[in-house]
Order: sequence, then C-alpha cells, then structure tokens
Amino acid sequence: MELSGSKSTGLAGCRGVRLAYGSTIALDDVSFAVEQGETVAVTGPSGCGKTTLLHVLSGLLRPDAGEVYFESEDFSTRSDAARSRLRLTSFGFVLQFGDLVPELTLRENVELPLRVTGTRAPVARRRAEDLLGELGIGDLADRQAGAVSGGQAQRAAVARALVHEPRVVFADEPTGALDSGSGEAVLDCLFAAARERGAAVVMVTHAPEVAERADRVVRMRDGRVLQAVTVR
Ligand SMILES: Nc1ncnc2c1ncn2[C@@H]1O[C@H](COP(=O)(O)OP(=O)(O)OP(=O)(O)O)[C@@H](O)[C@H]1O
Repeated sequence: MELSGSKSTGLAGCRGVRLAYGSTIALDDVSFAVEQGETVAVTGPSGCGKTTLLHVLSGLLRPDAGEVYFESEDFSTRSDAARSRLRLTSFGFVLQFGDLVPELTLRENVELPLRVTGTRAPVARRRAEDLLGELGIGDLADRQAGAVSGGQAQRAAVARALVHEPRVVFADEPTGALDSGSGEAVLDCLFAAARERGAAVVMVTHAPEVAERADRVVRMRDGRVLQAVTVR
C-alpha cells in the first residue's frame, strides 16, 4: 500500500507520530526517516523518547497517531502478527545488554533468527559460523554465551542482528554497558557489517562520541525531534 498524502522518503521511518503512556506524552508529532545503507544516531537527554521512537519504528509499539513505514508501506495499522513477521524478516535488533540466551553457545544464539524463519539447520550453522568469524569471534562459536566477556557477547549480538540479512538494524545503547575500547570494537563491527550488507542502522545513544560515528545525528527533546545534524 502506498502512503496517502505526500510521497514517503527513505527506506523506513515515521510521520506525524504521537504516542502517550497514560498522561506522559513520549512522542509528540515526530517524523523521522532512514535511507538504505545509512547509519543514524538518535540522541538526547534521558526520558526524551529515544527508545519509544525505536520501538515505534520497529513495530514493537503502535503509535496513537501518525504513519510508520517500511519500503513505502504504512504498517502501523497492521496486525500484531504481521508486524512480528516484519521484525523477523526485515529488522535486526541489538540491545544494551546483548540479551543472548546464556545457556546456548554463541553459534546457537546467532542461528536463532534463521531457525525461527525456517532455514535448515546446516545452512543456519554455516552462516552463523561465517558471520562470527567475520566479526572476529569465530574461535568462541562453541562457547556458552554466559561465559564470554561483555564485548564478545555484544559482537555476537551484532552477528545475531545481521545473520538473516535485515534491511534495518535497530540498536538501543549497543555500547552502553561496555568500556570505551570494547564499545569502539563493537561499533566497528556493527557499522562495517551493516555497510557490507547495505543495511541501515538506527542507533539510540546518550554518548556524543558514539553518536559521532553515525552518518547523521538526530537530536530529541521532550518527545520531539530537533534538527538533524549531518556528521559526514
Ligand atoms: N512503559 C511505560 N509506561 C509509562 N511511561 C513510560 C513507559 N516507557 C517510557 N515511559 C516514559 O516515556 C518517556 C520517554 O521514555 P523513553 O524510554 O522513550 O525515553 P529515552 O529517551 O529512551 O530515555 P533513556 O535515555 O533514559 O532510556 C519518559 O518520560 C518515560 O518515563
């Protein structure tokens, strides 16, 4: 379905989005777009609505008003099942604390997005191993996720976010729990692997030095988007 009104721009985004949690207005007339292959950092003070915006863009939350689109289709009014399907096939996620399954190996964790969409086990295994190798942790593929460092776990989380070749990766404070050296290495992995695959990255961060790594920075305050800044 084409969006009504003005033509949509960008691979994914939203237009005129409002969302309230009870009396708290988290997003107030927010518009945002990300282009194919672009990395965008969303930054701003605590409570300004960054995570809520990420959840709306990825279909986890349905806005009270406005359009949320992916590849020119407004999916905000589609069913929960349809939005889940979109997340499984077209989006990847990296969260602050990795959220790997600690009892599974890194390889098994990375295989998960492929297995739930029906990829055969040997194919999933090979793709997971290849990607772990590309991200520099191939030697840890058979180690339980609960027994690796925070930085290694986040690299595996990046692998899991990219293994099914999503079009957009949503990252919420992906380096927030790491020291600066490990954080840099995780960002290098995330940006290089996404760029290699032509995937866009939308990354929420408090940290200016992390935001600066993106192609573009979008600043938020009090549920609104301030002007976007092009970094490079
Ligand atoms: N589930 C919820 N129920 C009620 N209010 C919520 C809920 N989630 C977020 N909020 C409120 O909505 C506003 C935006 O929250 P959000 O988590 O999007 O901000 P943020 O910019 O990501 O913050 P932080 O940087 O601290 O993670 C805040 O005022 C927050 O308290």
